[in-house]
Amino acid sequence: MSILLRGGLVIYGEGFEPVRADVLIEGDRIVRVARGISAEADEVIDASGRVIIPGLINAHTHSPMTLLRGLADDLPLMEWLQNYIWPAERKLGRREVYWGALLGLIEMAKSGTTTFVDMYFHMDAVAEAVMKVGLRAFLGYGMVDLGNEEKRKAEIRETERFMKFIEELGDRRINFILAPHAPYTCSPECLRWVAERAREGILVTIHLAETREEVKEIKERYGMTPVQLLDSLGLLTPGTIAAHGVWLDERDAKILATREVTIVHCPASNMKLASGVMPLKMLLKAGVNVALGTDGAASNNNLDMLEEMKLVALLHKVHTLDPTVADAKMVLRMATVHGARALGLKAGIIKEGYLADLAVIDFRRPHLRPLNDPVSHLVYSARGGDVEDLIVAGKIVMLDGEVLGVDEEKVLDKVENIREVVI
Ligand SMILES: CSC[C@H]1O[C@@H](n2cnc3c(O)ncnc32)[C@H](O)[C@@H]1O
Ligand SMILES: [Zn+2]
Repeated sequence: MSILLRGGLVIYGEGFEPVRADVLIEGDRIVRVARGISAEADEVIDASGRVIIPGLINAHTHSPMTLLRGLADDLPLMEWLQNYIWPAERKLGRREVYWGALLGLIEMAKSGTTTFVDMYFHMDAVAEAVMKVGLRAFLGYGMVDLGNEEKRKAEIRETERFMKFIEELGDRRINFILAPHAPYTCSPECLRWVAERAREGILVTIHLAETREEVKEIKERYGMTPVQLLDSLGLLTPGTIAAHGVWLDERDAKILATREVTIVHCPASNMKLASGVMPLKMLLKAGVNVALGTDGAASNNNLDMLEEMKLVALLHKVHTLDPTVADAKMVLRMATVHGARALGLKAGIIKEGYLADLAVIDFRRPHLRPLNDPVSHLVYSARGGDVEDLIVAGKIVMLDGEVLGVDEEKVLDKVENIREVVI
């Protein structure tokens, strides 16, 4: 299968330079980026007036939580989780998770996301939704044992079962990731078990140092910060992708940089739950790989990575009173290259030999003209609805704004029905 994107403005290479060029895709790779490519291709997409960008990588979300969007706003994290979210999640079965994930996947595709990291339950149903839509996914069963040995054994069994399920799917776009929920919901024994699996080269995702209360609780329980705790258990490796990292000190940052851990910044969720402001400047200075994520739709309340990019750029300028922090190129790097690095993917930039994961954005819109600086427009002016086409692993997932693998109307009806009957 080959695709030729003709006549677009390509945000090219590591430097994100805007270059007028065609892009030729063969199999799952970009094979040529040049003007006037004359090759025959199975599909030709007219990209004139459009900007072709590397697909965005949402490095932390819970896709089925679209079902809980708007249900429990304006609360702090623990009250939100314990009193509203967890009770609502107890009502969700496999069928609900499937439709909620499909809704989340459509939303992500429509806002330019090609890859996402997901932690939830009934993950077979999420995998089924991913197969239908065709995004690249890293799926983890969210382990919670609350110090209970029986529960821990059950969580380990489910994790092992799900890992085998993903292996047997044999779809290179769908990957397994270990997903202990957080240091305050998983026992050291559970985290140690995860650390042992991680030593075999399996990726791990976890919530980490999200609130001041979490750090206080972990210090009281273990006499260490959450980062020090995970490090003492052997859980900090280059394959560790930790969401939030809001409450970190310089010593934590040094540990994270030394262990080559990725921190996933989720600014909307952190602002909405009033968790705090991640020390972005300090982490980047320490050399930590910082990627970007939306978190779930119940704490965001959408899965739009374009909006998330703008939030990062604005939040850190006003917080530090320094407008040079989080410039447009750095923010785009966080949403692409840094996510790809975390996941071990040759992706996140448009260049020959890289994975053909890209989005085509319609820039013939009032809020995206004149075309003074396409990267600036992408971060500060673009919105989800501007994305027209999406290609993942050399396959067209969305064309002219229509996600091809699903009946969108049916998904909208189904989630409405779930809301009325279940939630
Ligand atoms: C056990 S599956 C994943 C679990 O995580 C919950 N969750 C969603 N957002 C957050 C967050 O910001 N911090 C901690 N936990 C979160 C979700 O509701 C699921 O229960
Ligand atoms: Zn989360």
